[in-house]
Amino acid sequence: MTPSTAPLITARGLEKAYGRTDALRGASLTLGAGEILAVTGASGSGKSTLLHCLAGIVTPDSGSVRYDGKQVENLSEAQRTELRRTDFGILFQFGQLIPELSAMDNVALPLLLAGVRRAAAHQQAADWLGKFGVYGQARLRPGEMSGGQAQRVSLARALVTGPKVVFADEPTGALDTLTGEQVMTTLVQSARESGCAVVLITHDAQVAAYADREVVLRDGVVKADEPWAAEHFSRAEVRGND
Ligand SMILES: Nc1ncnc2c1ncn2[C@@H]1O[C@H](COP(=O)(O)OP(=O)(O)OP(=O)(O)O)[C@@H](O)[C@H]1O
Repeated sequence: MTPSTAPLITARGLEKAYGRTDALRGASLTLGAGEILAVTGASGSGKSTLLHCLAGIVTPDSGSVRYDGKQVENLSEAQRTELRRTDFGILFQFGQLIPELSAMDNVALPLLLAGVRRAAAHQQAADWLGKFGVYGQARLRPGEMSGGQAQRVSLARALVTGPKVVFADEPTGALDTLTGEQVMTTLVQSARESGCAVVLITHDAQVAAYADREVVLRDGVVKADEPWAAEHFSRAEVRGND
């Protein structure tokens, strides 16, 4: 079921406070290479903060994140930026496409920054826009698209460089059920083909069901960590104890 071997990411005892709000209170988890992990939990339970710590965007107050032999919190800002550029694909909750650029240019940009020639970058960007069903919007700027289209363009941008890990905050949040299923199928298929791991935040049990494993956060702590096939541990029970 899970194609993972040694952990690609190991997070231990992550704590993060914003002022008086404890967003994370000792969260720990592992992610295997090529593993698809769903992170679920109530609003405000710390999911986005956890994802941002794993991706090296936010530095935890304490605890550690180890990625591929590197201690992420010990890297310089420049090294972390480089890591995000080379190894990670990130889909933020609100897309964060560059408003002045077309969909095509937004998706091609990470490739151009990596030194890929313009024609090849645009060809790959076109392929990814096609996979996510938004090639027709290639010339549009984010403000000229629907939220769901912008979300799919953001996913294409997250995947275009062939990352080792994709971090996706609510990848189907702005999509109707059918489009959400199509997007999840494409995301999972692409990840399987390339051996890319995915950390996916979702409120939607149907979306979480695409994952190999689900972790449930509650009040900044991982409350349950279960493989999807674990029949002895019902998801309803986990949630029912709230
Ligand atoms: N930049 C910030 N400044 C202040 N407080 C923050 C910040 N980011 C998160 N928080 C707070 O930390 C807690 C955890 O937030 P986080 O966004 O990680 O939760 P979440 O589970 O992703 O929520 P949601 O499902 O609503 O997106 C919340 O109480 C939130 O208000």
